[in-house]
Amino acid sequence: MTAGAALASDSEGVTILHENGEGKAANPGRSPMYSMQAFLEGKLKLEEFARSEEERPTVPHNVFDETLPIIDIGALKDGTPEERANNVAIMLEAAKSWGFFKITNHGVPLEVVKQVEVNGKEFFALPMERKLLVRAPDFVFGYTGGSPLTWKSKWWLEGLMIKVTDDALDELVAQVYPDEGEFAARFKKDLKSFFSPMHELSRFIVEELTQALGLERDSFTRLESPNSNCTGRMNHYPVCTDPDVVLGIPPHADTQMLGILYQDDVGGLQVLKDDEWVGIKPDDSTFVVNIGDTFQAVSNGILRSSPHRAVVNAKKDRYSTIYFYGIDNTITLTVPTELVTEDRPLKYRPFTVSEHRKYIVDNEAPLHSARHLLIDPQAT
Ligand SMILES: O=C(O)CCC(=O)C(=O)O
Ligand SMILES: [Fe+2]
Repeated sequence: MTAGAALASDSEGVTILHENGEGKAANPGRSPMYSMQAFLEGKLKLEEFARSEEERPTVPHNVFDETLPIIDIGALKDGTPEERANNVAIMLEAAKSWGFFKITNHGVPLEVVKQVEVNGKEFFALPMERKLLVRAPDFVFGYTGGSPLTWKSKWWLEGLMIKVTDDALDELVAQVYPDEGEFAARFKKDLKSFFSPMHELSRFIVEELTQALGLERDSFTRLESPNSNCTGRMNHYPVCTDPDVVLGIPPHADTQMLGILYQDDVGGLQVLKDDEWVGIKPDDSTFVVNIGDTFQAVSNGILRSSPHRAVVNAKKDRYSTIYFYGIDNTITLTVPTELVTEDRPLKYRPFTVSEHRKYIVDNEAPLHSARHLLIDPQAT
């Protein structure tokens, strides 16, 4: 165990490594230490990030497969009936087979997401003690300098997860930038300009897919509430002198309904498709959309929440910016009866998003994270 640290349990019962109140964390004593933080502070060596032979990246960051379907959101909104039908069909098929697709003509100006990325770079460039002021106590919201140090898996990234409410954003910015200067104001304003259209876009895509499944458009979006963990996430993958043995973020699936991701031009996002790792090419005219575990489960497994990962490289830091769309955390979600047929019996049990999130954290973000929600976890 690392010097100056002790094991403790946080309020959700997740066992994580806590520092002994050192630093000026907002939550000293409750805040875990994270892998990249420990590396940057000289408390963890690069060798300790090394994956086993089977887990090492087989595809480098700059090798891509360009067959991921691209959906024209403009045509979905304003196209002819044929264009609409065509795009809906491609999107539904992609959501079933890949769990991923790209979207173009999505209406969110590139400058909006680029500005969030620029601000994120400034945040990640702050001295560690400043970032630790908003350290995530439970791996949900705040600065996560990697994976919790108690986890076997050491992630080569640092992330900032921001709850999408004005209050949460105000509080986070006030903690990191107490002087309330020009940068703090811009940081908040730019995030708000990003959150609002990304939220609308996520809702629109969820509703189109829901309707394509044969349900009322708002069957799931009406379950949004102040308890929905809609989250903005920024990831920073520092260059690594040994990119062939570490992973930025290991194979995992996302918790919520849907994610919309923008990656810079470096490359590194890879999706597991038909048991092969496939690199997704960066491209400023599109965003990458992926189905999360919640959508997979409430669609009775018709939509796919695909494992994905991020690999790193030795030349250039990489940044990604994501909007995760979630529905209420605490209500019990069940599969709509319309999606249960003789050919497709009920596969998923009732669950809550917060129960699922806790499972993921307690189990160190396992690869098949939605499996515990199956009625018969042995069935695949
Ligand atoms: O950075 C990326 O491309 C992927 C990040 C990711 O999968 C996540 O943050 O959940
Ligand atoms: Fe992810």
